[in-house]
Amino acid sequence: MWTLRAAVRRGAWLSRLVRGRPVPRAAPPPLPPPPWPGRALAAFGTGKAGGLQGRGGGGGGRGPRAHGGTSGAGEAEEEPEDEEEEEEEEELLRREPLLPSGTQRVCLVHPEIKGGPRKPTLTRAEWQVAEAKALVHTLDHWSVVETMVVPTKAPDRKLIFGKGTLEQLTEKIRSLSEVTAVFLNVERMSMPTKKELEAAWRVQVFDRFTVVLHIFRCNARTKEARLQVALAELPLLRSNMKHDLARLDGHGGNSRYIMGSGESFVQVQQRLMKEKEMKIRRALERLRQKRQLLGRQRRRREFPVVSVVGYTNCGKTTLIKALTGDGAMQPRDQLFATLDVTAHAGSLPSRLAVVYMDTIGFLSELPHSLIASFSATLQDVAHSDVILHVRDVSHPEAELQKLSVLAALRGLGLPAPLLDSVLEAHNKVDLVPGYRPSGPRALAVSALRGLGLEELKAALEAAVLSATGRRVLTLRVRLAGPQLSWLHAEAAVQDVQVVPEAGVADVTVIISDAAYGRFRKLFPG
Ligand SMILES: Nc1nc2c(ncn2[C@@H]2O[C@H](COP(=O)(O)OP(=O)(O)OP(=O)(O)O)[C@@H](O)[C@H]2O)c(=O)[nH]1
Ligand SMILES: [Mg+2]
Repeated sequence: MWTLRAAVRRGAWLSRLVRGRPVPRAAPPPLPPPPWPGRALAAFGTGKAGGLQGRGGGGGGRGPRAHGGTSGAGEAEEEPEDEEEEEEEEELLRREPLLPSGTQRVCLVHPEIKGGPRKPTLTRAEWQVAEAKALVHTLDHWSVVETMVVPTKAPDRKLIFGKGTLEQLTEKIRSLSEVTAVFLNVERMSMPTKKELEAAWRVQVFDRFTVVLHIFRCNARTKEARLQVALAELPLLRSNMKHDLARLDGHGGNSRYIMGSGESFVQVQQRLMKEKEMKIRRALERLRQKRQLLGRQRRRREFPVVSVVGYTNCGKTTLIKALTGDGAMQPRDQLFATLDVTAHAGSLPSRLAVVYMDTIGFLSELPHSLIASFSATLQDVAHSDVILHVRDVSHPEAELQKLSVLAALRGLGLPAPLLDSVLEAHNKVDLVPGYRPSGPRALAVSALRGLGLEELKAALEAAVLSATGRRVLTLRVRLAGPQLSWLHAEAAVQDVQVVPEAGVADVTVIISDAAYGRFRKLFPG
């Protein structure tokens, strides 16, 4: 999972649906409040207290622990839809559980590739194992009771391990009576492989794809995220179907024609699958159009947007919470806690209002279909003014994580100026005493302890101003003239200091270059 191969893959994070959240007012404004926050409410919809996350109920019965997060207080309902569409979407989302319910004591089997082109070059088995364990622990009532790192020279063969190694492994697993399931840390396992290993080991066997998919299912809140997960599941359904049909074929069942339909059983199954895929894609398209509409409204209101991206569990949600004072946000120590894009309003040092977009975390070596089904929504990042890349600098694989995230960003085809202006927040420095960030666009912070936040806000403000062609200026105007009201109409007035004896005021504004040009033309001197 931590391979270079993974690092050059397309993005593994993804979705977003922006909903309305009221703007937390950072501090009571001493003078006329900047115009943006008020308008932000309209831009994001209802403005209901605490609102803006997606709706709950993503994944069925059981799932990642410490549920709550975005499903908590102040959910904003999605816009009412055509009832028929609504029913169709709900139907598409009705699915069998992916993993068994109840307590599971897992044996983690990690195939360590010895030599060959697939040997990971940049990482060590222990970190791959640590990440796999974190995935298992994300599931409610699941624990890892045994871990085995097992060498293999040819992981692509059907049973992954050589004959002798497999026999030893089978013996060991069978002797572990408390084990109820095996998590085989491979990206994807074919159905025949799964069945054969389950028969040998006498417990259920899961691969990374199924576990990650299950976590995604459980954490997806908005309908868009849930549909994206449903789309990502189709390859799994297809391979299950193929397996079932092959078995049926053994009994002469699948090539028979269904009476009156002119189609064989196989053809009916394949057609239904195709129809399902088309329906999901259509439903996603409808939702995306709505999202684009919100995006356009936001841009029309000139509302600066900072997309907060980074490897999963690096502290994105915690940092946004610290920057905005948004008490409703619930960071969690688990992978993929955030699966829906949410927008959170905050203000920068010059009282410049800004929207932070919380995004899904990146994880290397996510199965391709999972990535593909989410990547379209990542395009939202392309429409932000500034990207803030949060990094967990206390993580031993911090550099590799950075490579993965940058590769994902590049894969999105973002505009070059946006990529060049990425700011890095080196987070969790409370765990790394004496940490000094290297690089000109990096700042050390601890989102949890509130360290370095003012410096980060100042850097964000400079980045937002330069990205949006704005600047902060203090202009002296005559109180008797029309300049002050002109500035109120055309720029964001941040502060007015009246000098009564001179009949003037020093007005601090955030103003676009174009508006400043007009101001100078209208009021020369
Ligand atoms: N020590 C320390 N822990 C932190 C810091 N920031 C975040 N954390 C912890 O890191 C864990 C993950 O935080 P989140 O904010 O949920 O991370 P995320 O990047 O949003 O994670 P995903 O949504 O799963 O991708 C939580 O347990 C946080 O309390 C920090 O500055 N210092
Ligand atoms: Mg998060």
